[in-house]
This record gives sequence, C-alpha cells and structure tokens, in this order.
Amino acid sequence: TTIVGLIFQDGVILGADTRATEGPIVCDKNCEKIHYMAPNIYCCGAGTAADTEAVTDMVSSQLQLHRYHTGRESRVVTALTLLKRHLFNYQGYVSAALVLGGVDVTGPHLHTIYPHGSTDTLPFATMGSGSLAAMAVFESKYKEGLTRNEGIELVTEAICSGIFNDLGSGSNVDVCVITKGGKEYLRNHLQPNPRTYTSSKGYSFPKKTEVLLTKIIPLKEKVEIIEGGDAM
Ligand SMILES: C#CCCCC(=O)N[C@@H](Cc1ccccc1)C(=O)N[C@@H](CC(C)C)B(O)O
Repeated sequence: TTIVGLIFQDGVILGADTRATEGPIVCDKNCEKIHYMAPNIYCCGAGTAADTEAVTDMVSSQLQLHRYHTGRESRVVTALTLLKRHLFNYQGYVSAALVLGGVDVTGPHLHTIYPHGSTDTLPFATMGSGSLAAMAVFESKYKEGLTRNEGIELVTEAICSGIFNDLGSGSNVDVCVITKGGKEYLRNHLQPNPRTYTSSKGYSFPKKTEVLLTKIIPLKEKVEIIEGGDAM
C-alpha cells in the first residue's frame, strides 16, 4: 500500500493506491483504502485490510454517537484519540497504519497513527510499503500554500511513485479533498494501469500457425524389473 496526506491552502488532501495483496498474489485490483470517519474527516489505511476496515468503522460509529450527544461537528483530534487508545490497548496486534485527515472548527489537521498507538502531527505524511517512494516525492516537491490543483497533482504523483516502484502498491489513484466547505471523494481519480483488452472472441491465430506433431514416439518396449529393490 501507498497512502498519503498533505495540508494545502484550503484544507487537507488524502490519497491512496488500490492494490490488496496476499503474498505475491494481488487479491484485489481496485480496493478502497480511504475510509469515511465523519462528514469532515477521512482516514487512509495500510496494513491488514480487515484491521484497517474494522478500526476505522468502529471509530466512525463512535464519532457519530458523540455528534448526537454534543450536537456538534466531530473534531479530528477526537478521531485521533479514539484510534490511538484502541491501537495502544492492543499493543500492536491490530495491524492498522493510518493517515488521518480532516477540517474542523480548529482548522485543517493531518496525522499518522501507527499500529502500536503512536501518532504524529504533520504537514505531509506517507504510510504503507510504498511510503518511502511517496515520501521522496513529498520531500522534493512539497511546499506550504499549495492550491487545490497543485495539491491534487502532488498527491497523485506521490501515489504513482508507490504504484510504479513498490510491488505492494498498484492499479489506481484514489483522492479525497477536504475543505471547510465540504469534501470531494475522487474514486479512481487516475487509472494509470488500464487492462489492455484482448479480442472479445478470445485469442485467434491465423490458420496453419500450429505445428502438428505427426511423429508418434513409441513407448519403451521393455521395462526393467529391479530385483530386491527396497520398498519406497
Ligand atoms: C482482499 C483481500 C485480502 C486482503 C489481505 C490483506 O490484508 N492484505 C494486506 C497485506 C497483508 C497484511 C497482513 C497479512 C497478509 C497480507 C494488504 O494488501 N494491505 C494493503 C492495505 C489493505 C487495506 C488492502 B497495503 O498495506 O499493502
């Protein structure tokens, strides 16, 4: 997985690739790694798919109950605290590495959360097996005050770095833009690995391209009996 986040002039932009693997096998070529937490908060997940899905869904429900109780919009710090407390409690056995982003009454916020429960607050962040490839892009090109389009392009470039350089990442680029005004979830914003289509009739070769084996090779006439051989 390659997942990223950055702060731009109007809020936060999150990005993710869409590959799920099981060892050397790609078990999902277009999965979703950007999870809804609240109307103004989203969270990218890397690690064990089941764990990232379960922990974000659980905290999202807790935030919704909290919104009913307070009558107010959820804050990013609330999601951060709920996530880190849960992960710390399980001492790293819940394998969820997260990039949490959102905009609330206190402004835009971006955090990373590690499986053991430690967290960071950053202007730009990357996680997953493709995080080094993505961070190379951010370290060389990130600056403060990026416009929406500049931010989307930089997030897309960072995810593409993971897609093309990390075997744990691949397929498409998902993007989520969060501002005070709301959010834009750009599912499959970029599809840089389209499936090249074979003919609908399946494979067809011109006649006479097959080499017909006409020579019949006879089976061995005599089979040697090995006397007294040990039973295998
Ligand atoms: C679909 C499906 C099965 C998913 C299995 C599954 O969790 N794969 C993991 C890798 C992994 C982890 C632990 C045990 C085995 C395999 C995976 O692809 N993680 C990606 C993110 C998730 C959200 C898709 B990424 O971090 O590479």
